[in-house]
Amino acid sequence: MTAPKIFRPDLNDPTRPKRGLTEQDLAEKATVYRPDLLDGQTLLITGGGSGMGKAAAFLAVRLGANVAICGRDVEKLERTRDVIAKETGKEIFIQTTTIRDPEAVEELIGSVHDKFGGINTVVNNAGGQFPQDAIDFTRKGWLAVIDTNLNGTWWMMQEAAKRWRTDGKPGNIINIVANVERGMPQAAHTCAARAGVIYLSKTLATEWAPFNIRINCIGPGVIETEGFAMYPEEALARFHQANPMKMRGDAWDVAEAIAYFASPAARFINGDLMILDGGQAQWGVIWPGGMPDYFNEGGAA
Ligand SMILES: CCCCCCCCCCC/C=C/C(=O)SCCNC(=O)CCNC(=O)[C@H](O)C(C)(C)COP(=O)(O)OP(=O)(O)OC[C@H]1O[C@@H](n2cnc3c(N)ncnc32)[C@H](O)[C@@H]1OP(=O)(O)O
Ligand SMILES: NC(=O)C1=CN([C@@H]2O[C@H](COP(=O)(O)OP(=O)(O)OC[C@H]3O[C@@H](n4cnc5c(N)ncnc54)[C@H](OP(=O)(O)O)[C@@H]3O)[C@@H](O)[C@H]2O)C=CC1
Repeated sequence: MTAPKIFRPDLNDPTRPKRGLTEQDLAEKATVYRPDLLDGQTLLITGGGSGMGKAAAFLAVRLGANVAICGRDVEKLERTRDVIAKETGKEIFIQTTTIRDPEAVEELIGSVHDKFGGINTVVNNAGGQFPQDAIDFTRKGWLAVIDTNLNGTWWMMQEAAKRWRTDGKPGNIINIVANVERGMPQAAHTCAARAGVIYLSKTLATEWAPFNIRINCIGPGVIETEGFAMYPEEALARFHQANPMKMRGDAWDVAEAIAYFASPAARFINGDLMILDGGQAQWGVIWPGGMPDYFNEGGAA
């Protein structure tokens, strides 16, 4: 019997390089937007304690928004709140929440609503997965990835929409998915979940239009963040080769796309998917668990 290939990283391993933008970058990086673009808007960003969510929170605050973030790890949330306060003088709202628990999600939407008097945009960014050949997924592993990325996003969408319907207020949902147009070997669980979110979003863009709720998705390709710690170094060394531009994006690329979708400039965009991947949808493939011989040039046909 072949043993399943597993990479279970120690996320606190001090020998691995730190990845992603620094907090100084997030405080200082230039933005194309005017400083009051999101004045008076409230954004709730899931997974805002790291990576793209943290960058989006920073940028939204810098553009004048009220921001709330959630995640499972309170230390990450507190650190983000404190550094944003230090760099911008503005206090964001944090609440420890797993998006996998619908009751916790209901509480979160209620608290953010009470804190800021409403929510304009929900950014469903929380998510993740582990690299593995699908044939070796455990049942628990499959369920964990589907529950986080599909169910968790759905609970957020439904609770926010119910609140907007009750209040008679417009709503805006931005779902961070992934570039799954050609599938993604060794990431079948997340592909299934993200494809589910994309078509959920397209469907509800019509169904919820009478409530004045818009829904769009952003599909990032390889974006260098703290989340890279989930992958082995030998795979990371090849990640940038998986698109025609042969580069990695950064969290600011995604944060600026989120700011665009949160702004009035996107008022007529609904049910769309923005792919932000340097062309990976056209060319390039990542094998985060190692490429099987079959796909090597000269491998078995
Ligand atoms: C998947 C490969 C992607 C391809 C790489 C291409 C890169 C470019 C394209 C970009 C794709 C996306 C990249 C990113 O998303 S980077 C950001 C990554 N960040 C995260 O993933 C953070 C959040 N992730 C998690 O919290 C977890 O991964 C998870 C989603 C699984 C939820 O975790 P939870 O805490 O609920 O679950 P557990 O850790 O307790 O695990 C539950 C069971 O899941 C199985 N499991 C978990 N980890 C692994 C592993 N490394 N390998 C194999 N199986 C795993 C296992 O059955 C767990 O149960 P047990 O603990 O009882 O064994
Ligand atoms: N980086 C990349 O190349 C790509 C990333 N993505 C997706 O983009 C999103 C952001 O990723 P990125 O910034 O790179 O990685 P990170 O790992 O930094 O961000 C993921 C965030 O999700 C939060 N999270 C995970 N599970 C839950 C949960 N059950 N409830 C609440 N929060 C949760 C984590 O917070 P905490 O630990 O506190 O729970 C963390 O802050 C993810 O959905 C990711 O899968 C998609 C394509 C490419």
